[in-house]
Amino acid sequence: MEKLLEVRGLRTHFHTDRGLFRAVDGIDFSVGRGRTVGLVGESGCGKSVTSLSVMGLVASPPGQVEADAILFEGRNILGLSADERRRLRGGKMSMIFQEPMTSLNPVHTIGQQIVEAILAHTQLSPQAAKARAIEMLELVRIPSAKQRVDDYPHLLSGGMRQRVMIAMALSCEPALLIADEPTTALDVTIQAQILDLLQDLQRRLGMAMLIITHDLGVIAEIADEVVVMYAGKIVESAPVDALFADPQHPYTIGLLGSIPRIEVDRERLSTIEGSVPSPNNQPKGCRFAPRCPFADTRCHAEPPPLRDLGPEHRVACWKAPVELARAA
Ligand SMILES: Nc1ncnc2c1ncn2[C@@H]1O[C@H](COP(=O)(O)OP(=O)(O)OP(=O)(O)O)[C@@H](O)[C@H]1O
Repeated sequence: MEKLLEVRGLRTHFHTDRGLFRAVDGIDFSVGRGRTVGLVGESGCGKSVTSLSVMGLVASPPGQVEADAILFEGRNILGLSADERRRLRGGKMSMIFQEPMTSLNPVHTIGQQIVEAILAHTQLSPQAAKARAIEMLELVRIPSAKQRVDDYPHLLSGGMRQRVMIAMALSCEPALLIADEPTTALDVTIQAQILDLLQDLQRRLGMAMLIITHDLGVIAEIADEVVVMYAGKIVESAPVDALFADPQHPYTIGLLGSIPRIEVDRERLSTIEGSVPSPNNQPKGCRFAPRCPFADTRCHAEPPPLRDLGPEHRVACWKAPVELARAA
């Protein structure tokens, strides 16, 4: 499968008053053309910092992004100038965030904002860009798009605003859409509609998606592959079916065990005892060891490498797979 995005050895650190925060500490993953990869983990594990690093949106200082390479369509984008990086963002590589109101400008109509995004990345005339903005609003199924295009953001519901953000992100036909918790701020019915829409658009436009979420329900519904992060590291990655049927890392097993069966408490992954270590004070061995029911002396002393367990199934755990099964 052709790799659209390949991240090698990504390390993103923040220099703070409280010391060096290693938010992302050496991760490798890739997204195939037209595929959906879900990046999952608890709050603070480095998911957003990973996506911002790929997009070139980490503020420096205090942030510092280093990597062996970040290849997009085979080209190392770390070497691009700020201008080239800006052209890539919102062009071939686009991003949507959790809270659309923070990304939409309240004093401009939604049409003006989509047109601006189109004009920044294409040669279209303002008139043609407006026509395209209306087409995009229709594509994301906003009713009466011709009228709504002149609305201000506050006139729209949260779900409609997220559709506008998606329209804007897709207006330049990106090859990769990064969606950071795209449905978290929405209520459950609207979440399902937005996920359906993203899936439908992905199929029709053939784009790849990197979906960042703490919600394994979202992953199960939309992802082809899953990357599980813990405390700045990848602990497991696998095709979605393999991960759900045969999770290997104790952290993943814990996450799956904590999927709430009723919808009222979907928000938190709360059944794993303890909390994520601080990024300026990581354990010496496996970072999950202090919370792991299977950890032994070696786990506390030596960090486990990410290794292949099966076809496209990688895990960073000294105990996986046989000993884990016996210990359980
Ligand atoms: N500008 C910054 N300065 C210092 N530390 C930061 C900065 N941005 C992020 N971090 C730290 O990096 C770590 C990873 O944060 P990140 O936002 O990527 O987590 P996350 O997994 O996306 O969590 P959430 O789901 O809560 O967004 C956190 O400990 C956070 O405090």
